[in-house]
Amino acid sequence: MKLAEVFARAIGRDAPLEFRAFDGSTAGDPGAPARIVVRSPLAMSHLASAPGELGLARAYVSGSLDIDGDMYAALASMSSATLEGVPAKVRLEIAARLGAYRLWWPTRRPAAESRLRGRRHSKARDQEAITYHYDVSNRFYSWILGPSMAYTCAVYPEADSSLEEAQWTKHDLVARKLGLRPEMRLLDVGCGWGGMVIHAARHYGVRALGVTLSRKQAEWGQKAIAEAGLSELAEIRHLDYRDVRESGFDAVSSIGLTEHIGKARLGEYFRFLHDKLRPGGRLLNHCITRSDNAQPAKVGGFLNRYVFPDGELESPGHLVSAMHDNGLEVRHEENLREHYSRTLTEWCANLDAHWPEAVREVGLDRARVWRLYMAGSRLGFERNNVQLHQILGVRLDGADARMPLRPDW
Ligand SMILES: C[S@@+](CC[C@H](N)C(=O)[O-])C[C@H]1O[C@@H](n2cnc3c(N)ncnc32)[C@H](O)[C@@H]1O
Repeated sequence: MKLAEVFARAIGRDAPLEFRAFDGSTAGDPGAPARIVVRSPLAMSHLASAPGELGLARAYVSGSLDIDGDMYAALASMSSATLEGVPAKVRLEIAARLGAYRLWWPTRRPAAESRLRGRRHSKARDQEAITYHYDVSNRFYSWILGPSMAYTCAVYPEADSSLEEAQWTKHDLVARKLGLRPEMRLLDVGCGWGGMVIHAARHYGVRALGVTLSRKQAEWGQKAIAEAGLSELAEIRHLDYRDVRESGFDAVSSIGLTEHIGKARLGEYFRFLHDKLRPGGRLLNHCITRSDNAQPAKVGGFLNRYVFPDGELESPGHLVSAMHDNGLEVRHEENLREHYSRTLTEWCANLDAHWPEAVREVGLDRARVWRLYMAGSRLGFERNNVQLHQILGVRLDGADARMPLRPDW
C-alpha cells in the first residue's frame, strides 16, 4: 500500500489537504490551503517511534516532513486523523509497514529537543528551561510579537482591534484590576520584555519592579525603560522571582509565569506573592489553564520537549483554591480563551510574514518549532483544550479589601 493511501484512509479523502510522499504517491486536493510532503522514510520512522504529535513534530523539525501553506488548516485536519473505520487487515498491514520503517531507518532526536538535567524546578534547572525558550533572539521575538513585545494573551476591545491595541488593553485591564494609582509600588513577576512595568510607570505613575529569568529579556526591557525616560520609576532585573528581597508592594502582577511553576510548587508560589504584598494589596494572576482536569497532566510531549520544558498547566479551580488556601481572598476571575486564539492567529501570521529572516536568525529547526507550536496552541484555545484565566486576589490580614461595589472592568 502506497503512503498516500494510508494518508487518505486516516485523514479522510475530503480533508482540505494535499499529500505527497517520497514513494511517488499523492492524494488530496492540489489546490488545498496546506500540503504535507513526506520527504524521506525517516519521517515515517519518527511517526512509528512516537505516534501522534511528538512523532509528527520530530519529523517536521528534522526536515524529513514538510508542512507547506496554512499550518493551522493542516493541524486542524490531521488532529482528527484516525484509523478506526479501517478494516483490521489493512490496519495490520499499515502497522507492519511502520514497524519496518522503524527498523530500517532508526531515528535520532533532533538537536532542537531540550535536555534538562537536575531536580525539576530547582532554581538552576528553571534558569536552563527559561534560557532554552526565551533567550533565543530578541529580533526573532520582535517579528512575532510586534512592537508591544508582549508574549501573553492580548485582550481585544473590539472585533477589529489590532494586536498592538489589544496588548495595550490587556496591560490596562491588569492595571485597573489592581487599582494602580500614582506612587504605588508594583512587582511584576515574569515581566518578559517589560510591557506591564512600562505601562504601569508611564500611564499610572507607579514605581514598578519587574523580574525575569531571561537575560535577553532583561537587557531589552532595561534599554526600553531608559529610552522611554522612565528610569526614575521603573526597573527590570534578571532575577528569579524567589530572590526578590523587597516586600510591602501595593500590587503584584503575574502575567504568563504560573505555567512555569509546577503543580507541586503552586502553594509556595502564591504564599510567596502573598508575603510580598502589604495588607490590602492585590495580586492579578494571568495564565493558561487546562480544561480536562480528569486526565493526569501530559508530560514528555512536543510542548514539554521542544517549547516549554518543565511547563505545567493546572485547572482554573486548582489555581483559585491555591490562592484561597494561601491567604488571598479571591475577588474576580474571567476566562479570555477566545482572545488567546486570536492573539496566536496574529503571531502565526507575523512569523509567516517574516519567515526567511526568522529562519536565518534562529535556524530552520527552531523556526519550525515556533510555527508548529503557535498554530497548535491556536487550535487548542479554539477547541477549549486550554483556557486563559485572570484571577484577582487580595491580601486581607486585617485590612479592608477596598474593592469597588460593582467593578466596571
Ligand atoms: C510567557 S512569558 C510572559 C512575559 C510577560 N509577562 C508578558 O506578558 O509578555 C513568561 C515569563 O516568566 C518568566 N519566568 C519564568 N520563571 C521565572 C522565575 N522563576 N523567576 C522569574 N521569572 C520567571 C520568564 O522569564 C518570562 O519572562
